[in-house]
This record gives sequence, structure tokens and C-alpha cells, in this order.
Amino acid sequence: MGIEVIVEGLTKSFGRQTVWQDVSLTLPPGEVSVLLGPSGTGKTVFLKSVIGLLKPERGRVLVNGVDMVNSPERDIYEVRKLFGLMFQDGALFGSMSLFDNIAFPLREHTRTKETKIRRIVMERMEMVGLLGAERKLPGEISGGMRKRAGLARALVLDPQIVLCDEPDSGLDPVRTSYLSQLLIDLNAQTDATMLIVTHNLDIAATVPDNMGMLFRRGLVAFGPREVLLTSEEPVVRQFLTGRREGPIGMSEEKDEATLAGELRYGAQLSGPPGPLPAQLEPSPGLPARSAVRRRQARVRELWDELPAPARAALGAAAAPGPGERA
Ligand SMILES: Nc1ncnc2c1ncn2[C@@H]1O[C@H](COP(=O)(O)OP(=O)(O)OP(=O)(O)O)[C@@H](O)[C@H]1O
Repeated sequence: MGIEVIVEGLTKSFGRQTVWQDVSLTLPPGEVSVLLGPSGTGKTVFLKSVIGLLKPERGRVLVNGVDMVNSPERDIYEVRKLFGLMFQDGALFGSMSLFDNIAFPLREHTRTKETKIRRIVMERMEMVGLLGAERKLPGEISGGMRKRAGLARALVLDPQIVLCDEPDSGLDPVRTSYLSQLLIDLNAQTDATMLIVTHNLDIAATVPDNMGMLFRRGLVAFGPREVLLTSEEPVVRQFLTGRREGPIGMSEEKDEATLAGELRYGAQLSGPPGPLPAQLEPSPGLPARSAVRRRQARVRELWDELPAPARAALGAAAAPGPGERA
């Protein structure tokens, strides 16, 4: 099972510019979480802070008992091995085949024999639907395939926490839908804790168990997806429904994929309260996600703190039973 990530009171500045302050949230083990936010709100800076590549001035990030902000570099380096990272641009080496790109972390960080490397790489390539493309160079394949190769590479060391930085950037809505399904399928197969940073509403509406949103130097909210999807907070409503009127201005403009997602989900979310967009299920033949059962138990514990619209969206079946209330 994936590992819990606890973020407490995190504040990050560059010189006099505060990117965000006092951010606290917990990524529940094995669940999929999405961090939304307009461009430039510091989502990438947040990911880099979680793995200890950037140093916030205040707060801590606890992973496996190690504080990724304040611990000695040696300890942070060890814990970083638990993470798989998928970067925005895939970050593949242009002169290496896909096979060699995906094998790279194994060759670089382990003493695994080539026969075993081959088995692991082929398994991961199969997971992301890239079998047959082993010999291709990154420049010879589509953007969607490059993303999937980046994801396969993030998975070769069997990470317990997977961080994806805008996995959808540059993808059309159809490819983004395939990618959304792939993220859920990978979670079903690995049970890793996943954090996806995005401003894509297709992913936000259909993939995560939990959602949060960064806006103007703060975390607006973080919690079960139903909390954000039913939130009355003006900035959250505007972001999720794509209205021009609201606190988000031109300087925090959205990209094409965001607008396409809004066409699909905006109407559903801005209309009168109704069923939320359904969360994706793993593809047929894959195991059920273990996170679902754990999340149900967690939601029952949280129940009394949840806003009424979120409880309504979760439905009476999610409520704690008579002797279960704290
Ligand atoms: N190393 C750095 N030095 C100085 N400023 C930085 C550095 N890295 C990021 N920033 C600033 O921090 C802010 C947040 O950047 P970040 O890339 O995290 O935003 P984002 O939410 O990921 O944006 P996008 O959605 O467009 O990728 C920006 O104003 C950026 O210029």
C-alpha cells in the first residue's frame, strides 16, 4: 500500500514573492488526489517541495517519519526513492530509445541484472500500453505516448508515492480521457499514493478520491472530491464551471484542455444540484482499487465535519451506521 504524506503549515517564497503560505493537507495512503489551480499558483513548486527539491521557509512534509523540508539531505535522499515522478514534458532523453529511457532509473539507481531490467521495463510498458514501441525515439512518437513513457519510467522502481505534474499538458481531450483511465488503472494495480497536479477538469472530475485547490497564495480547500465538486466557494465554482465572472482573472488564464473539460463538466457542475460526474472505475479485468474501501471508512469518520452538499453528494449509503459515530 502507498504511504501517507502529511503536509503541515508549509510556506514557500522566492525573495519577496510568497508563492503560497500555511498549506496543510494529508494525502491518504493509496488514494488518488488532485491539486488544482490556475497557472502560476505554485503547483509545481508544491510538488518539488514535497520531494525536498525546494526548501520552504516554514512547515514540514512528513513521509515515512522523515521531514522532507528540515531533515539532513542524506535522509531526504533515501525517502525520495519511494517516489515516482512524472514531469510535465515527460523529461525523456531524446537520443535514447523508449526502452532505455524507461530502464534508466533501474540502471542508474540499482544493480539489477539486464534480464530482470528487461522484464520490469516490458511489464511497465505493457501497463501503459506501449508494447511494441521499445525501439522508438521520443521524437518519433506522439505527445500522448511520450506522457505514457514518462509514466512508465516513474513506475519502474515500484514507487509508493507517484507525483504527476500536469500529465495532460499538450494532450487533446480524447487523449486526456485515455490518460485519466490509465491513472485509475495504475492505482488499481499498484495501490500507490498518487498526487496529480493539473488544471484539467476532465481529470479533476473523473479521477481523484480527493481534491484541493491552490489560489492566490493559499490552499482554498482539500478533502474528498465531493467537497470541492459541491463547494460554494466563489473561486472553486468559477474554476470548475468556467465562468468568466469571478475572482480568477485574465492573468490566471486557462489553457485549451481546461476549456474543453469545462464544456463537458461545467454545465453539469454549474446547474442545479444533481449527481456529480462519476469517478472512473478500473478497466475490466483489473483488480478493484483497494483505496475505495479505505476511503469509505475515512469518509465515515469525517462525516460530521463535511459540508451538507458534500454529504448529499456522497449519499446516505456513505454515512456512518448507528454505532459508528465517534
Ligand atoms: N526556482 C524559482 N525561482 C524563482 N521563482 C520561481 C522558481 N520556481 C517557480 N517560481 C515562481 O513560482 C510561481 C509558481 O510557479 P509554478 O511553476 O509552481 O506554478 P504552477 O501552478 O505549476 O503553474 P502552471 O500551471 O503554469 O505550470 C511562479 O510565479 C514562478 O515564476
